[in-house]
Amino acid sequence: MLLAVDCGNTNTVFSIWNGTEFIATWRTSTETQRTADQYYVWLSTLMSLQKVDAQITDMIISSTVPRVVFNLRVLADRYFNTRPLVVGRPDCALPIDVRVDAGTAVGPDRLVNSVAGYDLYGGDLIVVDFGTATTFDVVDTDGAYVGGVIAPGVNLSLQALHEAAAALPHVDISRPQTVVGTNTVACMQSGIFYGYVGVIREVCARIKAERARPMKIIATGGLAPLFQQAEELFDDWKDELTMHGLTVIHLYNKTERHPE
Ligand SMILES: Nc1ncnc2c1ncn2[C@@H]1O[C@H](COP(=O)(O)OP(=O)(O)OP(=O)(O)O)[C@@H](O)[C@H]1O
Ligand SMILES: CC(C)(CO)[C@@H](O)C(=O)NCCC(=O)O
Ligand SMILES: [K+]
Repeated sequence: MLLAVDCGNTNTVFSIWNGTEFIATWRTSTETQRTADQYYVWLSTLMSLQKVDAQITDMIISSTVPRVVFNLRVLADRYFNTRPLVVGRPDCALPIDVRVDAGTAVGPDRLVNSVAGYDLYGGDLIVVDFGTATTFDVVDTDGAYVGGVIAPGVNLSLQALHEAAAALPHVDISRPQTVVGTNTVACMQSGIFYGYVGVIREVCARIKAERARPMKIIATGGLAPLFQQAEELFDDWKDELTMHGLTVIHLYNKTERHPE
């Protein structure tokens, strides 16, 4: 079975794919200090607690944090006796082209999202991912990643307000009843929630205008449902988009022959 690891700047998600479906998914905070042995203790404990009987034979990693890859490689080697595929490395082929400025290291999560989006929805897509950053990935008609937009993440923006202003508390995102807040928390939630609705609308409208063609907007990440339920901003949203992309890339590398 495949162990797929999606390592973001805030959280790292491990999922086990049996070839047809994900049989388990676990989340931990991303920490550069965590060793292979620590990962394994955590993983094997969860597997036995939830009676997940999986023989891990393959591993694929997408990491936006370069420093954690070393220890994940050791995990693969020491405990699963396999050499992991690492998205973005030359020996991990992608089923899509990447058309960006020379020397640009596109975040692997964005490439994986583009692969997943193209696999599920076809070309001419905007994939919006609400993670540490809010990213917009533009997928061309033929599935190529052709660039996008990086905005601060929703939780990051709330955190920045709290850290920079002595009188502003830590608050969680939610949709306020009214746009005009009558207390501090409601004012902050309104600024972030409706501010992001505006960001999403404006960025997607400008991408569509710039590319002069109809495009589907697909959202993923923890906060996608909150925005979708409130404002119908997306054509669809998918919880496990990044994980799906990892399985597609794994299968592609397993089954295709690629010229060097
Ligand atoms: N209604 C909500 N309010 C606040 N946080 C939420 C809500 N719904 C989901 N979340 C949070 O969203 C997060 C899931 O987001 P996701 O995995 O897409 O990105 P992340 O882990 O925050 O960022 P990254 O992938 O960059 O590390 C979880 O931390 C979850 O607690
Ligand atoms: C933008 C983030 C932080 C989103 O996770 C990640 O994709 C990243 O570190 N990207 C590198 C720069 C780029 O994608 O162009
Ligand atoms: K993510």
